[in-house]
Amino acid sequence: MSKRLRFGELADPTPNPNPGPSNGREKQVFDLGNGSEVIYVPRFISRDQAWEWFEYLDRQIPWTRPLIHVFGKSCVQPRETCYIADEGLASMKYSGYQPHAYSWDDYPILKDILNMVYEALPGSKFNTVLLNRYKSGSDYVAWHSDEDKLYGSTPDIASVSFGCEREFLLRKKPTKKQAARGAHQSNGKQLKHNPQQHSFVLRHGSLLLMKGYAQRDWVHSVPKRMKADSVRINLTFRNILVEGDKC
Ligand SMILES: O=C(O)CCC(=O)C(=O)O
Ligand SMILES: [Fe+2]
Repeated sequence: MSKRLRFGELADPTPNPNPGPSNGREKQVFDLGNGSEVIYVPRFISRDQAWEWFEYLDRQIPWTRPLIHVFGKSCVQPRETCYIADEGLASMKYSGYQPHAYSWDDYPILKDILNMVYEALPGSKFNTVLLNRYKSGSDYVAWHSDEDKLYGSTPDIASVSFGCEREFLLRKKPTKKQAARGAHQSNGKQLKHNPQQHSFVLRHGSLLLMKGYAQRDWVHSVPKRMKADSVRINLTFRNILVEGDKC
């Protein structure tokens, strides 16, 4: 079942007191305009199943907190990470860091989660998953987009969340004109024009899909939240294009 929403009608952060049978896997579709879309499935995985998978991922994944390079500086990544990929794909790199690619065979539960994603999103294809572990509210991911030739021009990125609820923000990238205006301000500061911004509270066991031009035209982040006092794990399934996909 799917429901089309305009922005402003935010994804329901509070449980429905009378969830009917059709409420279980309801898809909320948000049109961001100009060919970008977000689909949110708040109750994608049942609560108990999601806690079971959370425990497994928290304990079994070889989490690391790598050194990354941002704006000419090295820093410790403000969250833990791990990367799983099909064999033989082009290497993935971000912020000067090329993660080791572990095998799906070592973590069979990730294949179960991927199969659930395939059921919810018929026709989708993913051959990698980037895992993030936010130990507390001081862990975060800064504004970025996952725009990379590796994924093509309109990639689907499917994000599954476990554990502590955190806010996920989406903000429209400035147009060239807005960026130029910002750059020419006399005090050198970025102009605070009011960009379009949307917020989702990503529930335990939820699925969020970014589609179309969402990486080209939008940035996203999971900001620090000092009140978030427990671990959150997020999986982003992505597809690295291979020869046959490119034509
Ligand atoms: O943790 C999240 O919800 C998002 C993670 C993310 O944007 C990324 O890994 O690129
Ligand atoms: Fe991202």
